[in-house]
Amino acid sequence: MPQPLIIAVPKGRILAEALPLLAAAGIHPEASFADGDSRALRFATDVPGIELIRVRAFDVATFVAHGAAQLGIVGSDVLAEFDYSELYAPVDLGIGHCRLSVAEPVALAAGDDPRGWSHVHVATKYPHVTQAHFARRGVQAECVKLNGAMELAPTLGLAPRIVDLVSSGRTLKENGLVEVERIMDVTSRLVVNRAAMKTRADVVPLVEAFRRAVAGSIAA
Ligand SMILES: Nc1ncnc2c1ncn2[C@@H]1O[C@H](COP(=O)(O)OP(=O)(O)OP(=O)(O)O)[C@@H](O)[C@H]1O
Ligand SMILES: O=P(O)(O)OC[C@H]1O[C@H](OP(=O)(O)OP(=O)(O)O)[C@H](O)[C@@H]1O
Repeated sequence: MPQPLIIAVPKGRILAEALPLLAAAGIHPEASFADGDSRALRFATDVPGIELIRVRAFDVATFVAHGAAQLGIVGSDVLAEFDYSELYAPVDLGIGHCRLSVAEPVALAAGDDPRGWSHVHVATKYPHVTQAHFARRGVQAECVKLNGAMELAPTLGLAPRIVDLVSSGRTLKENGLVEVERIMDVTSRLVVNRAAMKTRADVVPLVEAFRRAVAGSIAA
């Protein structure tokens, strides 16, 4: 029996948007995959030889980069933060739209000019992207790494600014923050392990199936 082809899919908010794309690509996971109560992590599909794993969004890149999964669905924010050379991202899936931005308290923003910064102190889940972004214009960024609830950092004195994902802007607003600079626009991508693409005959046809699924969902 050949090894199954494994697709890593993030749990959390991307999962709901990824399921219709998987279906359009001809892959229907067993029912427990979309069941939030299930504790299983690895799931069969109706395609013999294709299995799904459900992992944290940041871990999708790691599973695929190390060849533990051959394909994955992951935000371009995560890809930018890791910058794994083993990952190839051939398809923009057009889901998980948001942006990575710098934000700060409303009162600070009132008299602030980002062009005048020479040093910034930020709380973020994205220290590498943040440092690279500021380094490009000669600003030194000192980062406090958090894994969530970045919006609490300014009021609690952890760091005066944050770099986090923004979509509707509601989380910033409800925590007294405003967006002052956009770092990058984010969508989810199909990622492929480069070695698997060369050594397995079943990878490229699946990439093409996703490409068609995205084209179909745009046309619909
Ligand atoms: N507000 C948002 N709107 C749209 N897409 C988002 C938003 N927030 C995050 N994303 C996308 O979804 C991905 C996963 O985010 P999510 O917030 O579900 O992760 P999480 O549940 O915080 O992750 P984990 O708990 O695994 O650390 C992000 O990497 C990003 O690409
Ligand atoms: O602009 P909005 O529409 O309010 O979305 C932004 C929020 O979404 C993400 O968090 P998420 O809700 O996924 O929770 P998390 O803190 O677990 O990452 C992100 O980290 C922001 O907090």
